[in-house]
Formats: sequence, structure tokens, C-alpha cells
Amino acid sequence: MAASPFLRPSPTDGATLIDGKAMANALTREVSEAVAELVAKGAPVPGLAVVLVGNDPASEIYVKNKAIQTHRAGMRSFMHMLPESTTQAELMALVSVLNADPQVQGILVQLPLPPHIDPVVVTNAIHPDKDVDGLGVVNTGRLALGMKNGLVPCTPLGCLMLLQAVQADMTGRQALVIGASNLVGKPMAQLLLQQNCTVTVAHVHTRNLPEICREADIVVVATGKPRLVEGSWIKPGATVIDVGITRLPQPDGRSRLVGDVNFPEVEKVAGYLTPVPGGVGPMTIACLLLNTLKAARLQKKAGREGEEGAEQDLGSGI
Ligand SMILES: Nc1nc2c(c(=O)[nH]1)N[C@@H](CN(C=O)c1ccc(C(=O)N[C@@H](CCC(=O)O)C(=O)O)cc1)CN2
Repeated sequence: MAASPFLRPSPTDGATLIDGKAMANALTREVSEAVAELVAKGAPVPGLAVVLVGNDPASEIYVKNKAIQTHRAGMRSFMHMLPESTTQAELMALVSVLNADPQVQGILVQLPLPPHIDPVVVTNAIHPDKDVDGLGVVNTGRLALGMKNGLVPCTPLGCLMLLQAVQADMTGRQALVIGASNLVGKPMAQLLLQQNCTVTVAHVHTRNLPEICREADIVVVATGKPRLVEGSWIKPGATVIDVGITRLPQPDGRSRLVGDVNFPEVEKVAGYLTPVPGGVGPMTIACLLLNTLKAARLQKKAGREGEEGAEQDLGSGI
């Protein structure tokens, strides 16, 4: 088996790092080539609409990066920046306009939303074929049933690709997902089940987390709790995917990004590890571009067949 070009062996005999930034760049290049081919065949240039409500500084950075990368992939970007005071009804009205807009093939509502808006209601209002975050009930159901025509949430899809750089066949592996969010933990568990892993999902009520973690060959941690996972929790040689990104203030007044694992400790024990930054984060945006391409293909096929929701293989292979 050829070694993945995205693995960076440690000079100090620690964990091999999985380079999410390099993988995301490669995936974005592939998406842009596929977009050019699609457009050459007469399809409209795929358009991605991103909606941000409020002024969360991290979200502002993420949506700006999404627009930059969307252009880089040769697609159209439509940004909708709404004030914090936006009502749920106003947001639903915008989603409805975007659902009907033929220039828009993908719709994403940036999370978190302000507390007066229910994210499940809003994300579920997005047309399933434009739901590039894969968070609505139709795409959630397609994933749970193992159907190939679904759109899979971007972060777990990116985590799966990072895991596949280490090991294409995960059959029989013990996998632990720490965090049970709709955005990451739950869809991640579904993807690992599809890879024939034995999957455990840990959450805030899990009591013996370190012991459970020590059994795992694969750990995906998405809790938002900085440096939660200690080196002593990790089975030697395990693969650890760190989804967390927290900006911690430093004594010198600056800040630094840290993940959900204690990197210096875990690096000494794990076999493979994703860094923060430069691991899962860039893959989230690259997978959003991939999903927008899939959505555009799905809609092109549905248009050709004159029916909504036509079946199409939307597996991760471009
Ligand atoms: N509707 C959605 N909302 C949110 C999602 C999502 O997938 N859909 N995910 C996260 C935020 N997110 C994308 O939206 C995201 C987070 C981090 C990165 C990233 O590239 N991080 C860099 C560091 C960037 C920095 O300097 O802050 C890295 O890890 O290298 C991209 C996207 C929550 N909301």
C-alpha cells in the first residue's frame, strides 16, 4: 500500500502528524478541476450561499474563509450577513428565497446561531439537495441508512478522510467518539460504523472516560474543552483526530489555538495525530466545497430527469 502524501513522521519518534492543510489544498484543487468540467458540460457555475447571523468573531473568520475558498474552487459565493436581532421567521424567509434561487446550489447557515433561533428548525428548512452541511432530517436519515445520495456533514467527512490517510480499512477497529453533537459526534459515529468499526460515543454523562479511551484504536474528540484528553488516556499507537479549536489568551496578551487534546502529552503516545491548527479545520472547508459540487451534480441530474431528489452516487470519490 502506498504511503499517504499527507503523513508527516515525527523527528522525535512521537506520533506521525496527519497534515490536514495539505490534504485540504489537494481536495480543493480536485474540486476546482471537477467544477470546470461540470461547467464545460453546460451546468451553471455552482453557487454557495452562506448565512451568518450576528457578530461572533470566530464565525466571521470562518465565513470569510469559506467565501475565499469557494472562489478558489471556481464557484460563486453569496454572503448574507444578518444582524443579531434577526428573528427566526426572517431567517426562515431568507432560506426559502435561497431554496428557490437557481443560482444557488448550496446553502449553509453558520453555527452557532443566537439563542433565540432554533438551529434544528432552520437547518431543516434548507432543501435537502442544497443542504451542504448535511444537517437536515433527510440527509441525516440518508447517512443513517447508508444511502449514497446524501450530503454528509463537513467536519466528520473531513475527519474520515484524515483517518483514511492512515488506514484505508478500519474493519474491526475500536473507535471512540468523544462528543455527541449533531454537527460532529453523531454523524462521525455513523461514518465509523459504515467503516465496520465498533463505535462508542462518549458525552458529558460518561463516567469512566479515561478507561474507555484507553481501549480505543481510533479517537475522535469534539468537545470544545481545551486539552481534555491526556496522554495517559491514549492506547499506544492509536490514531487521534482532534476536532477542537479554542483560542486561549496567553500571558503576553496574545492568544494561541489549542485543541481538545493535550498535544505534547498525546503526541508521545499516539501513533497518528492531527495538529491544531492545520488538521481538521481546513478539511471542514474543503469538504464544504466538495459537498457544494455534489449538490450541483445532484441538482443537474434531477433537472435532467425532471424530478426532485434523483438518486446519484455522491460518495467521497470525486
Ligand atoms: N454551519 C456550520 N457551522 C459551523 C461548522 C460547520 O461545519 N457548519 N463548523 C465549525 C466552524 N467551522 C466552519 O464553519 C470551521 C472551523 C475552523 C476552521 C479552520 O480552518 N480552522 C483553522 C484555524 C483558523 C483560525 O485561525 O482560527 C485550523 O484549524 O487550522 C474552518 C472552519 C462551527 N460552525
